[in-house]
Amino acid sequence: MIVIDENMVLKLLDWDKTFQAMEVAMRRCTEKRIVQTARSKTQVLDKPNLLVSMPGYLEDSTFGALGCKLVTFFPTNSNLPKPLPTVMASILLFDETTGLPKAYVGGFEITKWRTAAASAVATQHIYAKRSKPLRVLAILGAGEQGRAHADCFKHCFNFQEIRVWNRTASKAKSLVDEYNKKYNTNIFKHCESNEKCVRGADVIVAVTNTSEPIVMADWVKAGAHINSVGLGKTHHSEVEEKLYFDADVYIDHWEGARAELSGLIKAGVQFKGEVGSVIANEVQTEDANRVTIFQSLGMAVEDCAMGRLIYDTYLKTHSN
Ligand SMILES: NC(=O)C1=CN([C@@H]2O[C@H](COP(=O)(O)OP(=O)(O)OC[C@H]3O[C@@H](n4cnc5c(N)ncnc54)[C@H](O)[C@@H]3O)[C@@H](O)[C@H]2O)C=CC1
Ligand SMILES: O=C(O)C1=NCCCC1
Repeated sequence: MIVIDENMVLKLLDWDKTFQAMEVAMRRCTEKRIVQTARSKTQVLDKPNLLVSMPGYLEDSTFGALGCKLVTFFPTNSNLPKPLPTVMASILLFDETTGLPKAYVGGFEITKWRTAAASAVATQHIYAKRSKPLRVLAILGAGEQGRAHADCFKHCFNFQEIRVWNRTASKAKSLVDEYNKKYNTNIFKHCESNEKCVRGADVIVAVTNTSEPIVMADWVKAGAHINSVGLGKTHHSEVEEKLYFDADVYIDHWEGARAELSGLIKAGVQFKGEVGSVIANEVQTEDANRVTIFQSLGMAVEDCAMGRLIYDTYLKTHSN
């Protein structure tokens, strides 16, 4: 079995290929050329900490794979004397014919990159391809996902302003200073409040562990697009519930949504469709003033696609 550790994975990752892998995973999901059920969660008793198991099979000549991601979500890690990441992951790939284990692939960087790229794919197909404005991006949350989304959206789009807000202001300020230097620009701006960050933004990314809404309906401008990624008490805690009734809500996959967005479903929110059906041009938001929301849960087949991408790239670059 080949072992591809986090350092190697990071060297092999590439935004364009990650974007492509997410497009394929989402489209194949809608075409039913995948197998994946709602993931299973094992909670550490009396703690919010979870071990999540995500097995999947993706049929595709370029990105297809049989694999399983095991991912921990430990929000208490940020309070450790030496803080550790909240989300850590490992991916195992198996031979489709024999079932033999093929590779262990570090899943920490992959989870960051593929989640940000899934938001970018959703933004492209639900929003940008309708020639909507891409002037101001608002990022709420300056953790690992906030950073990955800042890199990915800088790479994939041409925003004139990228606003960043975080509950602890110093974290957002550090991101802004670091990224303005990294990209030799001044488009990254720190926002003192989530309200200031959201008001007037064309595209909003929410990547926090909050259990209380941080994106209020009245702040969101008509026609804006929201990618809600974070997991708090529920997977739909970041956006004020009433906005779900006045927006077109897209999901990554129905099985996951039925299990993890049951609160929204019970409240009567109807989903417009999977992002894959938008990529296939089967579903679209027609009204330019309607807010759109991508409710990102994360899919096992996204990790299969990434595992295959990294595995193939590793073999090409390490042929000896
Ligand atoms: N949808 C998907 O596919 C995925 C979702 N996630 C979720 O994305 C979220 C962010 O993940 P990471 O960036 O890795 O975590 P992180 O711990 O690095 O960052 C979380 C950020 O949320 C902020 N935050 C925490 N509690 C808050 C509150 N009550 N109000 C406002 N802000 C608060 C923190 O200040 C921190 O900057 C997590 O909830 C994680 O589970 C992670 C991976 C995949
Ligand atoms: O899809 C993932 O990977 C995750 N989703 C939400 C919680 C942490 C990991």
